[in-house]
Amino acid sequence: MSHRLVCIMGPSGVGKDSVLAALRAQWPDAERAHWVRRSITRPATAGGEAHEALDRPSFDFLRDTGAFALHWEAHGLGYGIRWAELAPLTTGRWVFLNGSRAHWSAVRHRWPQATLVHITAPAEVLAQRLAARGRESAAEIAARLARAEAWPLPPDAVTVHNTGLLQDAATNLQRALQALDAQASTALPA
Ligand SMILES: Nc1ncnc2c1ncn2[C@@H]1O[C@H](COP(=O)(O)OP(=O)(O)O)[C@@H](O)[C@H]1O
Ligand SMILES: O=P(O)(O)OC[C@H]1O[C@H](OP(=O)(O)OP(=O)(O)O)[C@H](O)[C@@H]1O
Repeated sequence: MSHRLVCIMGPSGVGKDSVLAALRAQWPDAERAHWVRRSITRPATAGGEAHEALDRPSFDFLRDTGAFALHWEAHGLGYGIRWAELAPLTTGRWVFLNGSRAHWSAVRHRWPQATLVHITAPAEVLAQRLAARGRESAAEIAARLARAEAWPLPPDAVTVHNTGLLQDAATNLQRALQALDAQASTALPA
């Protein structure tokens, strides 16, 4: 059932957190889904997701002592996913996380059936959204936009366009995941 590990990826500003929040609001069976809380070396006051805010020494200690199931570095920040955040997979629940494209191969290596959701939007939309979000400085936004390009998209990725209404993107994603789930159920041995 590791297809129920769903990693939402895509360039900065494309709406990963927003689509996750919209999907969460409409997900039909709340008890069967877990929404990962990330551990990040970003102040809690920065805005955006409700992450576990860590200072750098604490993050490094947790990483070095094996507290994270997944961890990566990007934008000058450390990101970690504690093991407990993935535990619901063992009881067949869906687990949703906001992941890193650069780190995807490591996820696939460990969870070969994990589902990659790629959120897309045109470059000019990303720039507008990042400016409007206002969490990063102009220089940080420029660095994020530079990182937006040139990712070799795995062929089995689920692509969701987030150019119109957020709810439409969430609904399209929900349908795609339900189709994957139905496919996986029929593939299971009797
Ligand atoms: N479909 C959408 N329509 C309008 N604004 C959106 C849409 N999706 C996201 N946004 C806005 O774009 C900004 C970036 O979204 P966010 O979810 O933080 O992106 P990401 O997590 O991919 O960096 C936020 O201010 C959010 O409100
Ligand atoms: O390897 P990449 O796909 O470029 O991703 C790098 C990081 O950027 C995003 O983080 P974050 O949510 O902090 O940034 P964002 O909101 O600007 O996307 C994403 O969730 C990764 O943690």
